Amino acid sequence: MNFTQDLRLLLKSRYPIIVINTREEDRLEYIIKHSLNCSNSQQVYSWDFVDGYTNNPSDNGYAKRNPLLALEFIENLNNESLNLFLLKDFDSFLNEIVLIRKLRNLAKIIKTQSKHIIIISCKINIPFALNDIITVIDLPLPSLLEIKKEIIRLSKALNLNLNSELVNNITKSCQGLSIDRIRKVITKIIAQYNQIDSRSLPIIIEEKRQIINQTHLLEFYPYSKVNRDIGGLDVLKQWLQKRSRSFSKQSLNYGIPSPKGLLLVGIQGTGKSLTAKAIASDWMLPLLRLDMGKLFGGLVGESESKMREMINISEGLSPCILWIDEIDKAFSGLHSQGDSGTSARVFGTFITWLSEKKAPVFVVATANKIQSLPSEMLRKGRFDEIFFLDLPNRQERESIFKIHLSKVRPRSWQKYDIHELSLLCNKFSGAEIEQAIIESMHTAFSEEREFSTEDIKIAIKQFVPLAFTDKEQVESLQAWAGDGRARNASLT
Ligand SMILES: Nc1ncnc2c1ncn2[C@@H]1O[C@H](COP(=O)(O)OP(=O)(O)OP(=O)(O)O)[C@@H](O)[C@H]1O
Repeated sequence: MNFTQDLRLLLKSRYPIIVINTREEDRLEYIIKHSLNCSNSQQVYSWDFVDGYTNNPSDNGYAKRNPLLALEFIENLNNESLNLFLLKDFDSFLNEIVLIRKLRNLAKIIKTQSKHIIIISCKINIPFALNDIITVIDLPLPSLLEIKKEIIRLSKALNLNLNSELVNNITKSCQGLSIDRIRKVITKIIAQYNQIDSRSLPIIIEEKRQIINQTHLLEFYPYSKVNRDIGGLDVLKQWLQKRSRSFSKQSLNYGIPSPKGLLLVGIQGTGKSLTAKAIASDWMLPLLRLDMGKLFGGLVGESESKMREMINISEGLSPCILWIDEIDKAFSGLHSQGDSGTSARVFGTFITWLSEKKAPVFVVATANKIQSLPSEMLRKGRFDEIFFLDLPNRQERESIFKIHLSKVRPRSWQKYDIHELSLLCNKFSGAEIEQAIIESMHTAFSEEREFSTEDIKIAIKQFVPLAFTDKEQVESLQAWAGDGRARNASLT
């Protein structure tokens, strides 16, 4: 069901108070007035804290700076027809006892009348006493069709002649932005170039990157073709290769459901993050990195809004890859957190979204400590597959050496004795192999000469890998995976 269908159903089922989670007040008002066919028989009243009611000359300014009076207006209105009351800024007062009581009383009355209160809010923090009478839904970011209509409307208003290819490209790059932001960025482009052409695309993408990064929750990496070679992990790579076109139109027409995502569990430095970035690059999709720690930081109640915002942005940008780094850190000790159940609720929202999402958002979650992950997350149906990334075997180490040496010495990497080096660094992770190469380069550079196999051998000998310093943790992960709870990412 889409947003308007959802809303219509709630109104038809006589839900008295609905909170709509969005920052786009104007767009929501437009959608409500137009797609709900609000004719004369369906009156939409709009209230905000500063101007009071604004829609009707006879009520203009009524209940200005007085949320209680705004509710009394709803109670006293005698009107047989369907009435919707859009209340802006109202979420800031939801914790006041007088308003909680008034809303509870009013909910009973308006249930039997054709009145509905719609609270527009971008921070969901519903007091416990109102949970049973309030329903929260989200206004998704504009669809491609809505964006395209807006681009065409703007270009007509600005007297610009855009060909259809440019309209499509601009539309695609605006995906994930609100209508308001789209207007702002187009105005900025016009101010700079006096027209819209292919130079506009990087400006839009940069604007999008900044806006998403401002959430302090998500980081946006637009699609770019970067060579991200992964050494070893052949089973995982084959699995991914098979699904590389699963977000294409052809795959959809074939009837294949979009893949949900992967959980990558493994020892530090074994290529989990590298894999997330490589998927985005190979599948030619943008990448969003979610900072789970930030989700739970900040004020009480914020994490719920943030989780909804994260879902809204990633669905608005889809198809995309959502990389959730160190998911174990965010949800560890979930049931013992003394935050009156917020973490558990946010976790519930996340898990439900993961299992039921229809939008093509491919989630790549990474974790180092499987013991701290809630068991609900490991259940079938959450992720398509759980892979375990172990320390690389000898052959894998050889290909990791090859990847990193050919990166720094593209013409002469063959002169290094990769076979011997790979034998020497048993129990090294990919990151540690890379580190040993860098260390040997530093040594040789400081002595003003080229680095050699011998330098790398010395660096390896001096290096104490994590497999020794954190032996217990590494072995317990290996034992967990050995029990068949995850698929090995490497050929054994
Ligand atoms: N299999 C591999 N092939 C090539 N390079 C690798 C591999 N594994 C690790 N590396 C190198 O090590 C770097 C760090 O690895 P990465 O960040 O992907 O590890 P991780 O498993 O995500 O570690 P952490 O759990 O600490 O986040 C990579 O950017 C890459 O340069």
